[in-house]
Amino acid sequence: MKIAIGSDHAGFNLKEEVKKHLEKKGLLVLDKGTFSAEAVDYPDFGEAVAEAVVKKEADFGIVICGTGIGISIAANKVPGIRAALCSDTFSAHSAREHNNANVLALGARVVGTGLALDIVDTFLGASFEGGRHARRVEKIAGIEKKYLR
Ligand SMILES: O=C(CO)[C@H](O)[C@H](O)COP(=O)(O)O
Repeated sequence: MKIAIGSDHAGFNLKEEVKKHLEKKGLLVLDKGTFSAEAVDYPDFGEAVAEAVVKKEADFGIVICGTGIGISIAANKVPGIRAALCSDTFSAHSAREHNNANVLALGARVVGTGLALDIVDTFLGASFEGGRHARRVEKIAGIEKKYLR
């Protein structure tokens, strides 16, 4: 499994921890930056990870900023992306099972490293359930299509 990962300066340290954790588990990591704690703009990294996912260069994406909010909003602007901001493991498995989320967003100023790594493992370990959820996810795609110019 290949994971694209990206963060702004606020998420940099957690990104490095998540990256180490994934590599230790034998997963391939495509690091889209940022590469230091110097201040940057989160939309650039949300877009880079989202693009890697829609181009199928990675199976899933993980995006991290201070709250996880800005970078998830940015990633969700890329058609085909369903980015889910999770601060607990229930949301993390539901995001995969119900919403077929393809990007996990984390807030480095919200969750500690231990919880963040549990959220990552839970998200990647869960699968889309399909059924009634497929109809709803298709409706989300329909909204996207309607507003695409
Ligand atoms: O959480 C974020 C966006 O949702 C950013 O990480 C946060 O806004 C960065 O703030 P600052 O420039 O003050 O470090």
